Amino acid sequence: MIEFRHVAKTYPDGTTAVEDFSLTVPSHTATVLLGSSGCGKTTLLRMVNRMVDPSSGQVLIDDEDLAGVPPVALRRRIGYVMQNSGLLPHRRVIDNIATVPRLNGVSTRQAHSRAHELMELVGLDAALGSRYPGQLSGGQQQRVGVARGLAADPNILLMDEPFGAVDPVVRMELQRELGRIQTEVKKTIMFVTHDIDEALALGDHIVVLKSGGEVAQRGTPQEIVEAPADDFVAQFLGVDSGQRSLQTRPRPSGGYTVLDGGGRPVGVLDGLPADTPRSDP
Ligand SMILES: Nc1ncnc2c1ncn2[C@@H]1O[C@H](COP(=O)(O)OP(=O)(O)OP(=O)(O)O)[C@@H](O)[C@H]1O
Repeated sequence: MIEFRHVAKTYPDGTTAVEDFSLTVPSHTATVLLGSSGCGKTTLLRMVNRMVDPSSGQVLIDDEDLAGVPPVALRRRIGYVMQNSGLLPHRRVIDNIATVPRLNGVSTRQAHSRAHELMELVGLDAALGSRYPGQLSGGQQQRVGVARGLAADPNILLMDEPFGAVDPVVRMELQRELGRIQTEVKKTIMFVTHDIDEALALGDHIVVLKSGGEVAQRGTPQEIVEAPADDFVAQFLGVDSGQRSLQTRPRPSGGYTVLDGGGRPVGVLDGLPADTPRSDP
């Protein structure tokens, strides 16, 4: 369990990134911090591995105040996946994945064998292990980043817009893959994104942030879509603009086609509750 207790952060240049933030992240679940650029998401995430220390307040892991935990030791037991994968360009893929286990004293042979297991888990062909990061596609590099984050078998995985730099199709593929991995490994994940669809797809819990790390709403994806707390959240969801509205049309072969706000088909339904409004042609 990760706990933020009234944390604040003012950077040395006087910028206040977070004013007063409290949150409990339950173990073995994925919590998404969702908000627009500059609202303090990265600052909060980096407090967990002490890349940023709060100016006031506390961050605890399983009731231990991180202020007393040496940062280097902490980082070796917490996985961290960054937006641009953060791979070391001059090291082969296999060695990138094996970096932290090697630093933790695991033998090269064992670290490589673990790296191969992880490559399989994230859907990478074993043959790519001997390439350098620059010889991979963006999506493949992100997969390597995820494998590297998992390599030391950390209980906690921090993910900062890990799929931000890839195209939407690969992004969805990576989201699906991460969802699949999470059902298998059940880490405590903190995931930062400004993409509402990504948050809905991956979060067991979502925390919607306004600037200064102010919490606009927290809840399950269903709670947030069903009852946005205020106009800010509703706007973020695209509820008002119709982006998230769905319509149904009867299908000649029975049942209904579901269309999104732009009229594109997104699925089919066998039947509808009796009182559902329809948009029959
Ligand atoms: N090292 C720093 N020194 C000064 N100000 C900083 C520093 N890092 C971040 N900030 C400022 O703190 C605020 C929050 O930044 P942060 O990176 O946490 O936001 P974010 O929500 O992750 O944004 P993005 O999605 O753009 O990465 C911003 O105003 C940013 O400019």
